[in-house]
Order: sequence, then structure tokens, then C-alpha cells
Amino acid sequence: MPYEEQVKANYEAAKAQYAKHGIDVDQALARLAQVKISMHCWQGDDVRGFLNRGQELTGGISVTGNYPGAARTPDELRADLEKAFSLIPGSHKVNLHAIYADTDEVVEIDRLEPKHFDRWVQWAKEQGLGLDFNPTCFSHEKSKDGLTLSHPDAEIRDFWIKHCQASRRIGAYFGEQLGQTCVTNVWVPDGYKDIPADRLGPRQRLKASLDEVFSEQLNPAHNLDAVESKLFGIGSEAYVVGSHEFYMGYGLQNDKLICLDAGHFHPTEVISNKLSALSLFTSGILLHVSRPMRWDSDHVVILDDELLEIGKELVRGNLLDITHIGLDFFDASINRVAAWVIGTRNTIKALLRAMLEPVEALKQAEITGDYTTRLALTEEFKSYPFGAVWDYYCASQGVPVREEWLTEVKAYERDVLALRGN
Ligand SMILES: C[C@H](O)[C@H](O)[C@@H](O)C(=O)CO
Ligand SMILES: [Mn+2]
Repeated sequence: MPYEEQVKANYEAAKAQYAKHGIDVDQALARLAQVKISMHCWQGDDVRGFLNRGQELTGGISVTGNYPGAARTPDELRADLEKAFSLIPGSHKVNLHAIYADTDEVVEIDRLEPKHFDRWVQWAKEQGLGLDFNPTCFSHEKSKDGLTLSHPDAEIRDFWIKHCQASRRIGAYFGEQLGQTCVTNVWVPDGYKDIPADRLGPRQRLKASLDEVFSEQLNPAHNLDAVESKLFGIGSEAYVVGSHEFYMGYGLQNDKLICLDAGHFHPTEVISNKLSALSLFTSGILLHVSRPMRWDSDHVVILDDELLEIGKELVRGNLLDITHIGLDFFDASINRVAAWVIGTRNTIKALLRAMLEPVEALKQAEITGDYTTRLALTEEFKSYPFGAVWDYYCASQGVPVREEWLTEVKAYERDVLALRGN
């Protein structure tokens, strides 16, 4: 049987099995096709960006590895993103950082304007992509002591406030131009390596700075603001100003999306368990889907228990409408295009797996105290023919089925990435 026919036949057989449990697979795929993943541009060049290219990566984050072929220019980065998107089913977004401005002007980051991102906007229009945005409060001379919006020096604080204000305007421009809301996420690295004498003062300053950052009213159809907390970073082991409690309080009080990065909590703490609770109090959530390994190591996302659990929580709690799903990992030890493809396909797979579960039967078993059925069904469904549905979804979206995509990445590596000579 020709391969396409085999994929279709497997799909039909799988569909019949799921239908026995009242699961409408066609409906699940239609729903899945609506979900956008915001693919982070910074996987493509190890968080270097194009402004201040000489600056080392700071902010307590780190990229390891020296796999050849990192993008050196905006055109190269866009070509790599296009390659990755051609191997991922669905229609998605690109998440930009301010240092990825594509301009011939020499511009300081507190003076960035929408025009410095026009080439990105034109490209996004051509590609049918949405854009998200982030101020870059690191890798800069004015953040060299690890402090930005909470800095004791008012002039330095003001510089970063202006940068974040400029970033929000750029986000609103993206939203207006592309007809898709842009999420602008504020993350600052501020913290101390050792035990601080004053934990309150920096938080008071950060709060006041954020109030200024968000003082301009922007159309929420164009831009939504998010705030991202963290537990610790390299050089901020003892104290991070923007802790989870800080941003949860700030976000709830000021109607900002709360960003949960999977790598920003204690090693045994998981963000999947936070979604239902947060959803009761917030108007929106931003996810930074990442894979911490012993620390906030930003490994490429794999289809592990936590990713599956995130998918389940989003689907079972009906949270996809209020949740913006972004990725945040950076691995320079493997082909960077492959890293995007693996992490993004896995995130979509986790959602599909969750959509193909007998949720109502599981909830019913639970509510009647029949935990035996809950466990039995959960375990049996792990070997239901999810793969056949995934294969069909990829084929129907015109992207390679299974590991076929790797052949394309290898060819791209040979014909394009290897020629970059880096
Ligand atoms: C580059 C990103 O903005 C950064 O990774 C941030 O989101 C973060 O998670 C820092 O640890
Ligand atoms: Mn993050």
C-alpha cells in the first residue's frame, strides 16, 4: 500500500478505536489546528541578537554548545525559522526579543521604535505568522551589575523603563499590523548573588518601575502585557527581585498575564499544577515551555511527563483560550533548526494526546470514587494509537510524517548552515 494510503488507513482504524469512547478525532484535529505556539527566535542564534552583537550573554542565563550554523543576520534567522515552520504542522507565531531589531541605524534600546522591526513585520505578513515581543533587559552595559528596573540608581532605572515602554509600543504595532494580538513579556534578571540586607527595597522599586512601564494605555486587541518571575539565576542565587509571589501579586492586581516558565521554580515544582489555580484569578496566562535539568538549563522540550501534564491541564480545564503558549529553550549543542522542530512538534503532540483522552469518563470515575477505573483507563490510553492520528495530522497539514523531517534538516544543514562557516 502506498505510504499516504497507509497513513490514512491507520488513521481510520485509530479513529474507530477512539470513537468507542466517544472521542471525536476529527473534531480534536480541527481544534488543534487553531492552537498557535509562539516559537522563540533566540534558539536560532544562542540569544545573541543583532543589536550590541559584541556583548556577552548576561542576565544569569547561559547557552552551551558550539554546533555550527548559528544565524548571523536577520535574513539567516528568518530563513532558519521558515525551514523549521515548514516541518511543523499548524500556523504559529514568532517570539522576538528587542535585540533582534533589523535595522541599519545605530540605535540605543531605550529609543527603539516600530520602524526598527518593519522587516520582521513584512516577513510575518508574507508568512502568515503572528509576532510576540520581549524587552531585552540583559546583555547590556547598563545591566552589568545584574540590576535593571529595580536599580538603586534612578537614571539606570529610567533607562530600562524607557526600554520597556518602547517595547510595549512595538508590541502594539505588531498586533495592529498583523491583526493578531502580540504578547509583550517583561522579564528582568534583577537579583543578588548573596543574601541581601534589604529584600523589600528592590521590590518596591521594581513595582514602581513597572507602574511606569505600563502607564500608557494600549489597545488590548493589539498588545497584552505579561510578567515573568524566576526563582534564581547564575549570579542571583540568593535573591531574585521578581519572584513568583511578586509577579503573581503584581499581575493579579494590574490585570497582566502571568508568565510561567517551566524552569523558574524549585526542581520538583511543576507549572502544570499551577494552571488551574491561576486560571481562577487571572484573565490570562503565558507559558514559557522549557525543560529544566537540575537548574534552569533551558533544554529542548521533550515529550516527558511534565509536558504531557501541561497539555492535559490546558485541555481538561478548557484553558487554551486564556493561555498563550510560548517556548523558551536554547541549545547550541545540536542543530538549532532541529531543536525548534523537536520542541515545537512535541508541544503540539502533548496537546493532541490530551485531546484524545476519555476526559469525561475519567472525571466521572473520580467523582464517584472509582479510582480503580481512573487509573486503569489512564494507563490503557497510553497505548492507544495516538501516533496514527499524529501522522495523519502532519500529512494533512502538508508537513513531513514522523522522522522524515530530519532528512530535510540534514539537507538544510549541508546546503545552508554548514556554509556559514561558524
Ligand atoms: C531569553 C528569555 O527572555 C529568557 O530566557 C527569559 O524568558 C527567561 O526565562 C530567563 O530565565
Ligand atoms: Mn522564560
